[in-house]
Amino acid sequence: MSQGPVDASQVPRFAGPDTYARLPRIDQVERADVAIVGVPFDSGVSYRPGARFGPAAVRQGSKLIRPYNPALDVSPFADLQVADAGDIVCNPFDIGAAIETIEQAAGEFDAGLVTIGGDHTIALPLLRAAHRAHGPLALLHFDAHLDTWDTYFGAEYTHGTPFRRAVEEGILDTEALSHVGIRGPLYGKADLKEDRRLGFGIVTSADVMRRGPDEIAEALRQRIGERPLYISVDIDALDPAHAPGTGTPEAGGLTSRELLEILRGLAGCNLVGADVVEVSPAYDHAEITAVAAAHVAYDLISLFALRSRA
Ligand SMILES: N=C(N)NCCCC(=O)O
Ligand SMILES: [Zn+2]
Ligand SMILES: [Zn+2]
Repeated sequence: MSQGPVDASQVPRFAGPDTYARLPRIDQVERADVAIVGVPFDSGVSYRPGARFGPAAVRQGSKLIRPYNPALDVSPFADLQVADAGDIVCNPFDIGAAIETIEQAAGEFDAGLVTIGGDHTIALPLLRAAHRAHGPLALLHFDAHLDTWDTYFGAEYTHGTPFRRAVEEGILDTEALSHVGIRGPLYGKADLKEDRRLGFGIVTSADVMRRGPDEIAEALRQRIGERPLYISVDIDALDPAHAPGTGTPEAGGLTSRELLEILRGLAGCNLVGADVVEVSPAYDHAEITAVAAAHVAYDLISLFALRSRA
């Protein structure tokens, strides 16, 4: 039997543990099928900082989450043992050292990981760890931005470059790479050409609006197939109205409903790892962004639970 969240009818939600969804800590359970881990790192950002406070904010934004997910007809915390593994402690002054620490720490879990960031730099070491366990990965990347740029100020490891590095390192399956939510001004047309050359397909936020989440999810499923799948969610994929608390906001984004519905449309995929990044609570209001990120994480956990049934 899994140990679930603290019962909200016994302990009020505003009391009790500050873990994600009031779940047990990983040291309170014998084993975990899925671990929620924070990575409070934001030294890779190009604009507003503050995502180092994302993990704490998303945990705070998760207090109201209930055990049954009707949209997917699953009780993820009953079907799986889900636990909060706390934060990966990494060096805020040395990006290279932080990346190594994250890769190593992520590799030590014998569980599906749902990581709460942190800026998007952290996706690279998380992908490396997932690749070591599962081989070449299909990548589904929700973001306003491509994050396949080459360098910023000569720096190769930043929040705008993780997916170019990942392709260069050969850890992604270049037949199954998709960005969803892309929009906004670029440095030049070459950005798109380069991105295509790396193997990515683009679903813009306008495509989602025109075609609808069900059709988009179906197309993504076709592309992903049975491959081991990593899902990386930059919360700025959402419109700033749905996620103001982020570092590089772009107008014209997805609604949180669209994002959640696309995720739900992926039920049955072979999810092996996921992250939700770029929540910067200093720019948030009324926990709008933190609540959205917490719910995205909940649907990601639900996808793990559905897969485990199969
Ligand atoms: N938010 C992420 N991950 N990347 C944004 C990089 C945009 C830029 O500064 O050009
Ligand atoms: Zn972004
Ligand atoms: Zn990003």
